[in-house]
Amino acid sequence: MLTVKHLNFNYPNSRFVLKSINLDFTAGNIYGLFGKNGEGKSTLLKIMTGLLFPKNGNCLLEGNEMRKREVQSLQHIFLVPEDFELPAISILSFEKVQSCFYPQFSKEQFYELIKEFQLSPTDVISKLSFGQKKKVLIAFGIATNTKLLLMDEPTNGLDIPSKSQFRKVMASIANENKCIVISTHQVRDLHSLINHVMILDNAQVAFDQPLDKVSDGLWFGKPSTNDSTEPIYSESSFGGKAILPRLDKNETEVDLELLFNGVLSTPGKINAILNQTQNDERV
Ligand SMILES: Nc1ncnc2c1ncn2[C@@H]1O[C@H](COP(=O)(O)OP(=O)(O)OP(=O)(O)O)[C@@H](O)[C@H]1O
Repeated sequence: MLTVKHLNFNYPNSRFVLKSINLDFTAGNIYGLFGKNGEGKSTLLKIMTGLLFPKNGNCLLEGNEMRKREVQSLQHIFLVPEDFELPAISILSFEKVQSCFYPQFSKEQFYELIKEFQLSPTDVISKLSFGQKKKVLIAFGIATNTKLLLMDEPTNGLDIPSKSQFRKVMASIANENKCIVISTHQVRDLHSLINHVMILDNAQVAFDQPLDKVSDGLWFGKPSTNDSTEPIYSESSFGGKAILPRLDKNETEVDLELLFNGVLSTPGKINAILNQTQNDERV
């Protein structure tokens, strides 16, 4: 659906934030885009939405260059940004002004979500808290029913019940025609929601794998004392959790935080093991 090809980007007079980025986002998936602070996640989402232009390379939505900002592309993509300014108008007026840009917008879905988020259509947006404003944008983004929905740190500012409500709502809108990309450094918030992990590190793609491949090839947990398998990565400070090659062990749930730390501390090693597992499966 959306392809990022050989993309390089730098802000004026500064280092490259993104170097040689190649990524493919396809319908039916929920991608988790992870990276440390300042690794370029927001920048990449803005380039994908046509808000920033790459130095070199392309970002294509169904073959159309996002940098051209053509209506036929923009109507299929919605970004819930990390930082935003919203006008001092009611939720109702906001919906009326903005919804016409999105042909698949569902008023019914929007107001259902507004109710679920304990907001009222007559609430004036500028008088809402940051978390409540974020909920308005999340509800609006979902109701646009665009093919591609991008969310930048959507759970920032949400309280604990709202974070689980967010996960529930996102799981309910996922379908085979839609592609969702959620960027965050709070990996725990996406637990049991995403099915594909992308990690940016040192301005490059350090990891890009579907979760089922990760759970096929890797084992997560606290190894038993008689397990002789050498851990790929371990964290002694957190009760000895480790990542091991799965081999003939039972499948475990992917520990996203451990995977993230493992990828950053052993660049290449985890990818090499997953690629080896995939090659073995093909033979
Ligand atoms: N408008 C700008 N002008 C110059 N540099 C910028 C600008 N916006 C971001 N940067 C720099 O680009 C780099 C990437 O920033 P970006 O916001 O994309 O990172 P991020 O991964 O989203 O970070 P975080 O997780 O903290 O939100 C950072 O080093 C940041 O300082």
